[in-house]
Amino acid sequence: MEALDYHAEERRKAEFNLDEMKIVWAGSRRNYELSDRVARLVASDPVFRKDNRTMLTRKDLFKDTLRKAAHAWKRIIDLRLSEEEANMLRSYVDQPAFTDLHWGMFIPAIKGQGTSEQHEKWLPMAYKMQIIGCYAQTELGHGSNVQGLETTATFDPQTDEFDLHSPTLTSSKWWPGGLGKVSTHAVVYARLITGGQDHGVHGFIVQLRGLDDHLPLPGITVGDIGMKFGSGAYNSMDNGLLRFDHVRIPRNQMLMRVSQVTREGKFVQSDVPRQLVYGTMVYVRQTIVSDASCALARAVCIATRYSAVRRQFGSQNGGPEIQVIDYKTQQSRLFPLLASAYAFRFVGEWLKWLYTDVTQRLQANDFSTLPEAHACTAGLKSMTTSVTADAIEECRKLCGGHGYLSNSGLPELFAVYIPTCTYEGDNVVLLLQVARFLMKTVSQLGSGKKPVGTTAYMGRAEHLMQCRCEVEMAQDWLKPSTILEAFEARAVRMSIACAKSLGKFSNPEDGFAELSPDLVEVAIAHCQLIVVSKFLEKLQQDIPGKGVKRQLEILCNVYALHLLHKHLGDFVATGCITPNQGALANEQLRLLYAQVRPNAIALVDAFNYTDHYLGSILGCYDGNVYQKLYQEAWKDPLNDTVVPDGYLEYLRPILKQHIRTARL
Ligand SMILES: CCCCCCCC/C=C\CCCCCC(=O)SCCNC(=O)CCNC(=O)[C@H](O)C(C)(C)COP(=O)(O)OP(=O)(O)OC[C@H]1O[C@@H](n2cnc3c(N)ncnc32)[C@H](O)[C@@H]1OP(=O)(O)O
Ligand SMILES: Cc1cc2nc3c(=O)[nH]c(=O)nc-3n(C[C@H](O)[C@H](O)[C@H](O)COP(=O)(O)OP(=O)(O)OC[C@H]3O[C@@H](n4cnc5c(N)ncnc54)[C@H](O)[C@@H]3O)c2cc1C
Repeated sequence: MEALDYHAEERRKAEFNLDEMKIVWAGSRRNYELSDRVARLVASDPVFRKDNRTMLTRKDLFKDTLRKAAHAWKRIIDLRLSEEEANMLRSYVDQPAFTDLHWGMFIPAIKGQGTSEQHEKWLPMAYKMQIIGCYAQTELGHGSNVQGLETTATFDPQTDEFDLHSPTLTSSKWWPGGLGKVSTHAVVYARLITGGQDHGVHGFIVQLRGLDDHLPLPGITVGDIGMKFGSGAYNSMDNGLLRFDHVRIPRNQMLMRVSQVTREGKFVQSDVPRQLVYGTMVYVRQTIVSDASCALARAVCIATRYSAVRRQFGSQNGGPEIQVIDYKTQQSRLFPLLASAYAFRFVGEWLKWLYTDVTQRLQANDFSTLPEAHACTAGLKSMTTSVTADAIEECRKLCGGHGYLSNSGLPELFAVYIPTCTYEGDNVVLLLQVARFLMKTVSQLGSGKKPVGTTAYMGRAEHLMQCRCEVEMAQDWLKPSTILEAFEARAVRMSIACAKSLGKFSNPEDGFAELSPDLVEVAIAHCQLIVVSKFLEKLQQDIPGKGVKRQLEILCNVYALHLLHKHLGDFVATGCITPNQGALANEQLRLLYAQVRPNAIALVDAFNYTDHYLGSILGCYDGNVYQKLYQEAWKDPLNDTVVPDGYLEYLRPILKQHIRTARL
């Protein structure tokens, strides 16, 4: 018997080859096959069930997380999965866990900041999970300002050890994931002090708990910081607190790639830039951009499928009502998010390439592209996570009342996702880093130093400051060079205007602080330009499959023109376009939405998400939403009994009070 599919008609409407689009989304046929296999493996395993987790108490949820992590590890070993497959498996399990920090930060920190001897000693144990580690940087008093951390690591030449100490309450480590209850080790960031001199913040490998009894080692106070936002969600993670009372570690546990301390206690700064101490953050910010496209795609998939099932108003002669996806307002809210998911996917791919490139250069002692890698990872992390967090909430609203049900999957996705706007660098703080980079680039324009990479367009500032947009008809906005020039002109004009305003301040730092809201806008304009330009570059590639490239062109135009519409004030105020050209862009956008419409369901099918991973009744593949909602309601614990617990104590006395009152 053929399976029921409420979306069958929608799927028939698609004007492109879905299988080829799946490959474009996955990045390659190989990636597609790997991720498809691993996603199904997870979805079919009852241990990885997650439909009940919002009902669990914190303790039960945490134990369930430990159970899943242990089971995942067993599957990884038994099936001899590669590192890439293992990472995929953990991400499809879709439950924040200490393993994210062990594999995602502890190991990368040792790899990036440790010497080859330190790699040899620590990495084999970490890879086998004989030790489990976390990344302990943030403190109660300081997170963004890393240079303000207070924990000290004082070298004692007598014993050849560091003495780790938390001198104040605010120096307590606070937030590290996996620290609270699991990690046996941590990379701890502390101020290095030798001979009474403070050399700033460095990383140290510190054992926290006994490997036999899991008890904190002497001098260490460690625990969980408490419940976080939402039910289920990030509460599966044991974000922790940590204090040191003169804990001793051997000298060779300082991560010594960037700087060294000799046996005599001499501090040696190598020719590697000190910013490499921040290298793990650059790595993780890069992964967060790719993850943003996954989270956004997930929310959009749910909202799109549900919008095709849901009908409201407009029935004629007893016929069906209108599918809400056919309302132009629904399309103008949903389709830019669909386009953004694809845009973030491609910029994430490019950022991964950039990161790999900078890593190879660093190994060859070429540090020239580090500032750009920092600016791109910081800016794109900030922009993509802010958009995605807002988009998940918008998708909830696009699903009307049912979007607010836990089993729509959207509340939990929102609760898990929103801290990405804060962790790995607060989004505003990171945009200000991008702004600094841009202001520096502008200040060097007259010096003969040619801007390269993502700021190469600034080298054409003279042209971009005075060029005029040539759009006369709506369809002129479909020309890639027209779109690109409008975004470049807007970014360069905003940057130069800010640089000029900064020049009016006698103290540049005062100017930077005063103008910081404008500088944030400049950074956003630059990041949006990067995303648009990388989408356009993607379209230069040979993309096989009937209609696939055409769909991507439509999505790219939707992405760019919706941004132009949203930030029309910037484009018009900087004289990049006229108000009339802005209106033509909006007209073209409406035409593009009509072209997306028949392909919408297939475009979200291309994400290839299993129902298990989506975790949403509204987004399930077959679209059988109402029956599933109805069945699911009866599974709620409140429906275990017809009359609720508490009726006799609390309800009945109220309900019966009129009888007593009447008798009085
Ligand atoms: C399993 C698969 C993998 C999946 C991976 C998943 C991982 C797990 C996922 C989720 C779990 C949650 C993880 C969350 C973990 C955390 O949150 S860890 C803590 C993160 N903390 C932060 O991000 C702190 C943010 N603050 C900073 O980064 C810095 O302090 C600052 C950049 C804001 C300022 O630093 P400061 O030293 O004061 O710098 P400045 O004076 O502003 O700049 C000096 C120069 O250094 C340059 N620079 C700054 N940062 C970097 C960098 N990272 N790389 C390269 N260069 C950098 C800066 O541009 C300045 O340059 P100039 O002197 O040339 O202007
Ligand atoms: C779920 C979660 C997991 C985490 N995991 C880890 C982990 O594993 N390891 C770890 O070490 N840390 C971790 N953190 C900590 C995290 O990295 C920090 O919270 C983050 O870097 C933000 O720093 P903060 O909390 O000090 O924010 P603050 O800097 O105090 O920010 C507060 C406000 O001040 C503003 N602000 C701050 N500085 C400036 C400025 N210079 N200019 C303008 N505005 C400014 C910010 O924009 C924000 O609005 C985690 C945090 C969370 C929420």
